[in-house]
Amino acid sequence: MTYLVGGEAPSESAGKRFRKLLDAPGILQLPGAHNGQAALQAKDAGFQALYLSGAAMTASMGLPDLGIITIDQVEFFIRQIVRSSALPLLVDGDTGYGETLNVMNMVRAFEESGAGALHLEDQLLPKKCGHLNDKKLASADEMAMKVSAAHRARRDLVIVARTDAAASEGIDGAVARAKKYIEAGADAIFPEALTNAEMFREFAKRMPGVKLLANMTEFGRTPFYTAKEFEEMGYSMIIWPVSSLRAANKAQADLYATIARDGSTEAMLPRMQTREELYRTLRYHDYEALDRSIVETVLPTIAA
Ligand SMILES: C[C@](O)(C(=O)O)[C@H](CC(=O)O)C(=O)O
Repeated sequence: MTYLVGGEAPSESAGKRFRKLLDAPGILQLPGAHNGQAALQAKDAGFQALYLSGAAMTASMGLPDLGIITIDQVEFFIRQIVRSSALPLLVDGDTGYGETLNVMNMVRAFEESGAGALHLEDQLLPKKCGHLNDKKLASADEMAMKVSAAHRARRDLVIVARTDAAASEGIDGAVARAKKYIEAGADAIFPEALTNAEMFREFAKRMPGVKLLANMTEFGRTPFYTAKEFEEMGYSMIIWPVSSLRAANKAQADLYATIARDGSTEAMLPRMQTREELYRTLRYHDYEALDRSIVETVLPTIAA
């Protein structure tokens, strides 16, 4: 299948498809896909939905995750992932790129680009990775207004409200904010940077009936828990936001070091995706077959 045949694209909106997966039994597993190639590889591994991380997008552009990219740049990532994989995608909306109207503009832009869900956080700019120190928070009311704006702007997009409050306001503060964000129209809550299983359980216990997202980012404050363990703790979604980029970047650094050392890439061959694997992942032959089929339709062979 290729994205070039419009009739083969899913007819149901990405938002509706994302919501169905979220409502299905079991935890929805959302590995980060930082570009179209990663999306295809995740799809081939069997995942039904994906996550687009702000940290991974910016890092792939050689930039820090401080909220300095633009909506247009994010749309470029959303489109390539949706086109290549056709999977419902949860997109990192950071702080919403401004205030109420900017949030609404972002929601429209992301939904029109093919996103199925987004998350919006209660930090102030310059925002930071949720697992770092000294985050500056917006007031709960300011954030609730953004959530309400996102809710008003969306057609089917699923709205996840993230709170970064646990570090500075404790679980009580994070729960109070989360309840306010749900009242304002959020479909789900992302409690960021909880540091142990007790906190995850406590948060879930105090938010009964609310869909919750767990962030299993590496090198952060959350210890490793599996998807199953988060499900048992009461979570409905899990993201591994930056993992694909971290793995790819490490391999890339090794490649450059190898070339600098050997003047050759040969030692890296066992760790490279082969041409055959690349073309298979890209569905290269489907594009060729499509091209041939058009030629055959328009230029039928004329009997001599
Ligand atoms: C989820 C996150 O916002 C992201 O951009 O993917 C980051 C991930 C990270 O920096 O590890 C986060 O703030 O947790």
